[in-house]
Amino acid sequence: RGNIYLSGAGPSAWHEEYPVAKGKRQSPVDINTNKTKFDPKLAADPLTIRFSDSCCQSIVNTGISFQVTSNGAGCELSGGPLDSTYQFAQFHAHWGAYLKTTGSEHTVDGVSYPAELHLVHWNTKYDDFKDAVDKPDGLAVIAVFFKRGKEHPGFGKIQDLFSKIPAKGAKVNIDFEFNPGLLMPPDSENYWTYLGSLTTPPLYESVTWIVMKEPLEVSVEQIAILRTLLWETPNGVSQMYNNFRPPVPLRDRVIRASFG
Ligand SMILES: NS(=O)(=O)c1ncc[nH]1
Ligand SMILES: [Zn+2]
Repeated sequence: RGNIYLSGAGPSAWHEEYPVAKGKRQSPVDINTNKTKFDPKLAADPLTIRFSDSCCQSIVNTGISFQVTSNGAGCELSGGPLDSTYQFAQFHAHWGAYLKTTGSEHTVDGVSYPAELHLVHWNTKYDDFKDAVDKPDGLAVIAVFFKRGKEHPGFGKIQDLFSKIPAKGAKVNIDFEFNPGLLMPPDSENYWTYLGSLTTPPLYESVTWIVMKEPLEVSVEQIAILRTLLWETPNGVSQMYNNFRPPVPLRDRVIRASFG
């Protein structure tokens, strides 16, 4: 199967093979801040995000992004909108093209960021990620917007590995300590949350989204380095970019805010 973003009509054609693409709880969505609803319960039971220095084992080129994988040891998420403990599984990102303003998947009042990081967790009431991935309460994903600004040395350590995973399936071990907590914005109290889906096929409607309001600053060069990853296209191997699904209709959902 080719490049899901570039083969055929891309995301707008995914429904042909995955009818759920037109489902009632799809992602990403536009976050219209005039329509979000402050929920004091979210602050009453604060979101607890726990990461450790030893939870990232390797990095792989998945053919549509980089992916830092974890055995989840000591990395768990609970509280806020979650009724269970979720264990960290992996992080990856989505980004746009050179000199474009698009790149993120979620948008805020119709505005895109140049990239969006996803930290994927699975509900430990299930046996493992594979068991959880298609359950309505199976996954919780923290989304962090990237904004152009000062360099982020921590993320730079991950980007230094990109040259070692030039092609789809390439994988290397991470032999240094990397705490994914470095990738959380300074203020991770303020977030939006709603029930949605995976943003890539099979688009399972299994994700409780937790979208951080505050973006993380990375340098303009670091945004460019994302595009040094390579992927297969109908015209051969080339730079990886525009690996994002545009927002889909919110339908009958309300996005809750943890802040007033
Ligand atoms: N982009 S996403 O975080 O919704 C995702 N994770 C796994 C597959 N797709
Ligand atoms: Zn993602």
